[in-house]
Amino acid sequence: MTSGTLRVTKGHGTQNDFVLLDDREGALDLTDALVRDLADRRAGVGGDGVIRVVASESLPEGAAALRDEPSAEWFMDYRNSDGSIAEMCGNGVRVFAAYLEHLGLWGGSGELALGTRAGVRRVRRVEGPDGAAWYAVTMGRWTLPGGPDALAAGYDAEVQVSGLDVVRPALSVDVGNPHTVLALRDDELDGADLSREPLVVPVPPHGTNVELVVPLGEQEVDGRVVGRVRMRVHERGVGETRSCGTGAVAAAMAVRAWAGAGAPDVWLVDVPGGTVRVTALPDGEAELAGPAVLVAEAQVDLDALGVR
Ligand SMILES: N[C@@H](CCC[C@H](N)C(=O)O)C(=O)O
Repeated sequence: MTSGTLRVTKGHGTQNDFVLLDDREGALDLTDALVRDLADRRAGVGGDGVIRVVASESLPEGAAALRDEPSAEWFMDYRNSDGSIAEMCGNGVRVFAAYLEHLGLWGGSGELALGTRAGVRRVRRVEGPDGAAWYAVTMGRWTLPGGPDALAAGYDAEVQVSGLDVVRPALSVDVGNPHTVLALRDDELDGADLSREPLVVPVPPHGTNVELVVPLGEQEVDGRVVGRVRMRVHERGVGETRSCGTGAVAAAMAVRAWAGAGAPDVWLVDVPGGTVRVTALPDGEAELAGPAVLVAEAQVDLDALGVR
């Protein structure tokens, strides 16, 4: 166990919360155990994940990002609260950008390119509803691992969720990390028990995040037709969280695929922690927009962390 103190910042995006670490030189030994202890909501700081700012040049994955985009100076090293590594975190990218601004590592104007294990992501500040400061992130290409057959059938997996009587068909969506999306009625969404991990068949080789969605139809917002969905999520490596950015992209793109030709490109996704906006871009990529908030800074006593 590392000893001494560690400076941390706490932030969240629609209440998907993270412990943020400034390790720009890559000096910290961020073990799975340290991640679990920091993320512990009782004996630690508490969070759905831990995010480390590290210079791209100091990690092998960061070197790959730099080859794709030489300006991707900073790498988002994302860990789930159980210590596992995930390829991407959509809410985390926005919070990471806000943290870089806070650290004086990004001026906040123009476009910020940053490295992730799912590839380079680009962030810019945008205006959210009622003038709120939001961040928009290009999330790369989303794909249906089940291919055209899954698109035609509308599903390629089955999911059993505690609290729901029957096994449901579901669609796998890759957003750099794995997702499985199933549609429910409103009352079913409230009745689902996500304190237990949903059972997915076929068993995904690297696990999956599971999104339960209720399509809410279309509405006009600022003269534009947008789709709306309600979503709850069980995150791989975490459990139920109050929001998931990559999950919101997966949910919106699944509902859009189910709706067929003519479905809106812009979707509002209501999660327990707020609302994010997902836009299908013409090149097969998606954009995620939403808030990012830093709420606290603290000095952690590493000798006291994890003490039972
Ligand atoms: N909450 C994140 C996703 C974090 C990673 C996920 N749990 C996984 O293991 O893939 C988001 O906002 O996208």
